[in-house]
Amino acid sequence: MITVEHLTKRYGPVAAVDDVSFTVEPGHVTGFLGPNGAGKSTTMRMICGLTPATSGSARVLGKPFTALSNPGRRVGVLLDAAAQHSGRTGREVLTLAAMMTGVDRARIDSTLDVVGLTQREAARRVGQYSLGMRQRLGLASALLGDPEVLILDEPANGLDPAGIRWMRDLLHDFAGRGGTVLLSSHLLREMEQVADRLVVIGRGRIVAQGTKEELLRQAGAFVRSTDDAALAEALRRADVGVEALTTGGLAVEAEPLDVGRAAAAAGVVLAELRAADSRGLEELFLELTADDARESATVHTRQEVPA
Ligand SMILES: Nc1ncnc2c1ncn2[C@@H]1O[C@H](COP(=O)(O)OP(=O)(O)OP(=O)(O)O)[C@@H](O)[C@H]1O
Repeated sequence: MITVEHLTKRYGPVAAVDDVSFTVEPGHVTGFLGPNGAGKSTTMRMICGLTPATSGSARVLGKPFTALSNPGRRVGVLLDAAAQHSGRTGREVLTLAAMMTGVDRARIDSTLDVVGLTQREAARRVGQYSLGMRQRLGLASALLGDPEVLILDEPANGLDPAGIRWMRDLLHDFAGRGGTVLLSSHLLREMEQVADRLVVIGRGRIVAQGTKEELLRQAGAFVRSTDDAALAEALRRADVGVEALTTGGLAVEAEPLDVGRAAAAAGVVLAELRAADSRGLEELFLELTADDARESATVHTRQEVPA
């Protein structure tokens, strides 16, 4: 379990993270999403005690990260795979981590196996690793102590499609065994498949959080009837937003039950009535972070330039 309460980080006048609160429950993969510079890494660094908070608190397994005894055995952290010492071999990196956390060195080989690094690759210097191999090594370091919690900043960066699928299975399996996972990623499709809960941040503030189903569910209904024009008229009279779709049927800004009632009152026979299709994560992300995305700022500037 991770609990973040009113966490704030100021750099001079800039609030990189502004009064952020959320929880990450065991048994789930929680995705942490936001545009560039939204405050994901700063939040994760504060959770891990690497960046001091201006105010607010973060607890991991009930305590501030730095108050955990031997945190490497309880929390697996991967914040920057590129930051590993390039002069050491992969095996040396893991051996040092095992020594520092008191993990049996016998776990090194099994962990290398889990992350798909061969013995030969583990004998090479990290400086010669691809980004994907560094991510695998970073995950191996995180998993070495057999932790209960994983905190991973962009772990899928640089992985090939097979690597991404492998990581997805690994995280599902970890959460399925009761583990807690907080994961940030820009790869929305990947996030949609791996995370079952989402926390969305924009300009340092939480803009949405909840289960993936809750957040992706669209309000409203789709309806088709024997007389769509009469049904649309009845719904508009009841002040309900209606849009006639070119493909047939109506998109209605009301719950299916209310649409059914309006149809019954108007004496219209329904052919189809269902909740609106859920939207994709990309659509939700762009909608929630529209004000915060750099792209919207660019469009503004362009509009101001005289033709
Ligand atoms: N050490 C620092 N000094 C000053 N400003 C900082 C510092 N670290 C981060 N920031 C600022 O804080 C804001 C949030 O940065 P952060 O790296 O947490 O965002 P992010 O969501 O992880 O972005 P990205 O997806 O691009 O990695 C940004 O505006 C960034 O410029």
